[in-house]
Amino acid sequence: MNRLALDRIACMRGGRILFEGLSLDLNEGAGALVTGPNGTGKSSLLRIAAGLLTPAAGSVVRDGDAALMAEAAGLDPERPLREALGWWARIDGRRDAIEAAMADVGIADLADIPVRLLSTGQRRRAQIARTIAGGAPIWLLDEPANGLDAASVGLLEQLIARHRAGGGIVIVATHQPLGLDGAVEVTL
Ligand SMILES: Nc1ncnc2c1ncn2[C@@H]1O[C@H](COP(=O)(O)OP(=O)(O)OP(=O)(O)O)[C@@H](O)[C@H]1O
Repeated sequence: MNRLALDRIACMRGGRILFEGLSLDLNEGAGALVTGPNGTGKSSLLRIAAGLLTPAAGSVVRDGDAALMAEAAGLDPERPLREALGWWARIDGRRDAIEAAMADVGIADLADIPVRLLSTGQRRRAQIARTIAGGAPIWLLDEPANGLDAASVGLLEQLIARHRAGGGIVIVATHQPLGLDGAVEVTL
């Protein structure tokens, strides 16, 4: 059973406590929406949830693989989109998932275009496709709506809802309003 639980987490950055006493218990289908001004620790919280940053206090229980989608796209700019996504899918053992993931975010027709030629929003959609194709049950999305047009934001909301309906868990850090039904709201 997938689960992500943070228990009384404190986050220290550069010798300063950004937040403390933060608890979240997300079971299958759950979502959390993290908001707050610049620099309050939203990205740091996602990194703690991913296991990439050690909290100054508290504990993290993660049952299920986590995918962190952050600013750095991690897609080879010189490769055509399909191959750039394929590189990750091979590592994840999920080569078969690429075509459907590209179709999910409406970029199937860009499969042969080098990543460096994609627009900001297309690149963001490619990142979402990478997250979908990876198959991890726990999604940690850092500003996923940045650069997306209104229609793509709606699509993102639907894809997150589908992921949760299938038993997935999501934490989204965002400055933009995003519709996540029944999500726990965390303000930093
Ligand atoms: N590696 C680091 N070493 C020291 N301080 C850091 C490090 N990474 C981030 N910080 C500091 O931690 C604070 C929180 O950063 P973080 O990126 O988590 O904030 P955020 O809430 O996601 O901000 P934004 O809304 O601008 O994306 C910032 O003051 C930042 O300068």
